[in-house]
Amino acid sequence: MQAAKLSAKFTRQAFSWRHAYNLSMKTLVSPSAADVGVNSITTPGIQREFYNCSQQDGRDAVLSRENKGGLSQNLCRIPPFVKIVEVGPRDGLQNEKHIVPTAVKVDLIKMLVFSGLPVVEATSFVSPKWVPQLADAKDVMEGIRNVEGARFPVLTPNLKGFEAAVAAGAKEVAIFASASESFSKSNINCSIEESLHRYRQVADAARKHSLPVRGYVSCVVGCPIEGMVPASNVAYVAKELYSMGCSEISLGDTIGVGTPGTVIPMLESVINVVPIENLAVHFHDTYGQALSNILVSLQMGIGTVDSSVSGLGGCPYAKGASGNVATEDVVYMLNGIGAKTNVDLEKLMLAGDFICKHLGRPSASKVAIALRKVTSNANKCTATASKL
Ligand SMILES: CC(C)(COP(=O)([O-])OP(=O)([O-])OC[C@H]1O[C@@H](n2cnc3c(N)ncnc32)[C@H](O)[C@@H]1OP(=O)([O-])[O-])[C@@H](O)C(=O)NCCC(=O)NCCSC(=O)C[C@@](C)(O)CC(=O)[O-]
Repeated sequence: MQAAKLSAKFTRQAFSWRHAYNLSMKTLVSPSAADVGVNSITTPGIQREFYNCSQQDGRDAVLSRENKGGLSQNLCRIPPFVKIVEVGPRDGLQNEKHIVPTAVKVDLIKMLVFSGLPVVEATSFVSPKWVPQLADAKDVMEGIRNVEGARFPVLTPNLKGFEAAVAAGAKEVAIFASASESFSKSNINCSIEESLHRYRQVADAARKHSLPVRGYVSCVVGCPIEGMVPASNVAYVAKELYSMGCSEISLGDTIGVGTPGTVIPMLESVINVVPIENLAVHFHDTYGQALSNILVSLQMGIGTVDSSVSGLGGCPYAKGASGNVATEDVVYMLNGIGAKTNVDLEKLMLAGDFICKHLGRPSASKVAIALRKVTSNANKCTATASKL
C-alpha cells in the first residue's frame, strides 16, 4: 500500500518534470513555417503566423499578425531565414593549446553538418608557426572530402595559403583584414594596406578558379591594442574587400567589447558602402553582449550570423578575448523569434557535447547547459519512478 502510494507520488513527479520539459520545449514554429524542418528541440515562445511585410530594401521579413504594431514592428526587418556560419572548427579551435587530433576535428565537422548547419568554416591555411593548432589543414580537408550538405570555407592569408587550399580541395576561401592597424600587424604581420594588396591577389586568383571569397574585417568596434576603432575605418576596409570581389563581408567584434550602442553606428556606416545582403556579423562573447548585438544586427536586416558550437574560441592574437557566441544560444534565440535556420538544436548539442568532452571542459553555451539540466532531471525522475 505504502509502495503503491510512493510509486504514484514519483510517477506524478516524473510526469510534472516531463510536463515542465515539454512546456519548455514547446514549439512556436507555426504550421506555415513547418516546412523548414521541425526541430526536435525548439524554443518556447509565442505562436506566430508569418507573412511578408514590405520593406525599404524590398526583402521579405516576418511579421506577427496578432502583434502587429507592437512586437511585430521590432521583428519586422528580421530576415525570415538566417544563415548561420559555424566557425567552431576554425575560430573555435585555433586557440586551443593542446593539439586536437585531425580525426576529432573531422568528426566534429561531420556532426555539425548533420545538425543542418549550411556553412562550416573548416580550417585555415595559415603559417603553422603562427597557428600550430591548424597545421593539419590539408588532412582535415581530406577527411571531409566526401561530406555533403554544407559549404566548407577555409581561411587563406596570402597566395601561398590560397594555392595550398585549392590543392587540398577547398571550394571557398576567406580572407581576413582588420580595421585596426596594430591588430593587423600582430595578427598577419603587415599593415592594413599591405594586407589589402595581398588579398587583392587572392581575390583575383579565386575569380580565375570561380571560387567565392568571404572577407572578414576584425576589430570592428574595439582593438586589444588601440582601444576604440572608428566606424569609418571599418567601412573603408569593408568597402575595399567588397570591391575586390568578396561576396560576403563578415564584421568581427574580435574581442567582444561591442554593445548595441557601438555596433549600430558601426553597421550604419558599413551599410552605406556595402549592400546589407552581403554582410554578416561575427561576435565574440567576452562581455556577454553577443546576443544583444546579433539581435540589433538582425533588426537592421542582416541575415548571416557567425557562431561557434559551445562558444569555443578566441583569437591567439587578441589576448583575453573569449570564444564566439555559442551556436546553440543563437539557434535558440532565432527559434524564439521565429526565424528559420534549418538547424536541429538537439543534434547541434550532441556536436557540442562531443567536442567539450574531448577538450575536457564544460560548454560555454547557456542554452546547452540549461537544456541538459532539464533532460537529466526528467531522466532521473523517470528512472526513479520506473524502479518503484
Ligand atoms: C600571414 C602570415 C602567413 C604572415 O607571416 P610572415 O611570417 O610575415 O610571412 P612570410 O611571408 O615572411 O613567411 C614566413 C614563413 O611562413 C610561411 N608561410 C607564409 N604563408 C604561409 C601560409 N599561408 N601557409 C603556410 N606557411 C606560410 C613561409 O613559407 C615562411 O616559411 P619559412 O620559410 O620560414 O619556413 C602569418 O602571419 C599568419 O599565418 N597569420 C595568421 C594568423 C591567424 O590565423 N590568426 C587568427 C585568425 S582570426 C582573425 O583574424 C579574426 C577573425 C577572422 O576570426 C574574425 C574575428 O574574430 O574578428
